[in-house]
Amino acid sequence: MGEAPAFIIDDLQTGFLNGFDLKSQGCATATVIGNKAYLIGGVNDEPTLSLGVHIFDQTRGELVSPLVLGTKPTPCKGHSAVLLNEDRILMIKRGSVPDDCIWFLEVDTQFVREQRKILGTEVVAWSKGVRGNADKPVVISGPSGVGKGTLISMLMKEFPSMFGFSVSHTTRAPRGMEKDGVHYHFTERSAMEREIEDGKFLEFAAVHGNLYGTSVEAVEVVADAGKRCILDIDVQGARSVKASSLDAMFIFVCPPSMEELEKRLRARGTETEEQVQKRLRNAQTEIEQGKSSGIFDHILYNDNLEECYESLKKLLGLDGNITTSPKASPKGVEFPMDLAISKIDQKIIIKCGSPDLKTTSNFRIVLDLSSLKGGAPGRTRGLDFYAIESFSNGLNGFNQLS
Ligand SMILES: Nc1ncnc2c1ncn2[C@@H]1O[C@H](COP(=O)(O)OP(=O)(O)OP(=O)(O)O)[C@@H](O)[C@H]1O
Ligand SMILES: Nc1nc2c(ncn2[C@@H]2O[C@H](COP(=O)(O)O)[C@@H](O)[C@H]2O)c(=O)[nH]1
Repeated sequence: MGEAPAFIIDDLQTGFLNGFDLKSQGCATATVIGNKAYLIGGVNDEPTLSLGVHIFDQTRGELVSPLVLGTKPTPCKGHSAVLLNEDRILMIKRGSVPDDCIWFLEVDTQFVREQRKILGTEVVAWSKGVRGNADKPVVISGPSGVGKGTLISMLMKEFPSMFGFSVSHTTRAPRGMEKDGVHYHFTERSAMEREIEDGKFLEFAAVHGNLYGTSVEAVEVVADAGKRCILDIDVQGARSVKASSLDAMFIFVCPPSMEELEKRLRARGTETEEQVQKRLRNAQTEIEQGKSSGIFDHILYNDNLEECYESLKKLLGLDGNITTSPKASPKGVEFPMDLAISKIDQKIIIKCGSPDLKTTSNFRIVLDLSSLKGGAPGRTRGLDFYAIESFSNGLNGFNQLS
């Protein structure tokens, strides 16, 4: 907590418009919700182009630095901001490529409210807007040794451009062939506990005597690559994800029998006898919960591996003719520098002129927010933008930016 810099007081006294630049700071904006002004951009000694967040409490006259969750946007040449639905601020980075121009600062979404309660402090969260209708993440759970990893490997091998694996953190020791950063982020318990306290994890759980968790970043990395995220997590983790704002599909994998599960675990040969016994004991409870908790949308029986894999593909809509279309990443088109934004229902109209977009005058970009999904932690998906070539010709001639 601290005193508000003089320029903010000055702006408040002279009255600033929501989402508009603070008059005395070219690169900072203020968006007012109730009695709080959310300041994005350089305040105090911060570099003016950084996108730090501060909250100015108008009734108390105090400036608060909230805990900022999610991956922070990189500095930019300037930005514009507009309030959406009282719970998030849409921020558009100027001079950025389309893949990095739309961000949401969540200030009162369900996720932020929960984190505020858990962490006992003022919280905001960044979530990057991802274009197109990337399918929702897939959570795969099931007892140890049932074949989750095997099925996921098959999927990633057959559809490498479609799926990305959420690399979990764990405090267990690596197995022979496991690589840090690929199979898991292997970590010390104290370091992981600290990061959990800092709100870096979407979910975490103690599983078979070790700590496992999915960091927000692990899910974001996959979304940023334009891929569908796969999470291999236990039932406790699935329950936490279900309760979070991550809109996911939940699949539980069952063994044909406990005898077969034991056979597979032993044949894998990666655990000591004591660990095998522990995992088998836990499997009983996990299977009961998997079948009856209501968490899972689908249950798959992994008896014959090929058959189970075909069923998994069917659930994921991959049984027909698949056209894998990796997301086109527009090159050379920068989001323009001269932005003015307005909001009409779920459409944001961005007035701009960019030499890269051929028509330099009367140019508008429409940002359609009607099919937004997800949000912090993770990414906000379902963004669509269109260029309106010429306003004078009426609102025809929509071109999807590519
Ligand atoms: N349908 C199947 N029939 C026979 N063996 C299988 C089948 N599916 C997987 N396996 C084998 O069972 C063993 C365990 O599989 P896997 O490691 O994929 O399990 P998992 O569910 O990922 O386990 P964990 O949760 O411990 O990571 C592996 O040796 C794998 O080759
Ligand atoms: N709740 C979470 N569970 C996880 C995560 N990553 C893996 N797991 C589960 O742990 C067990 C054991 O895995 P192993 O690699 O030691 O055999 C298995 O059921 C996984 O699904 C996580 O991030 N969160």
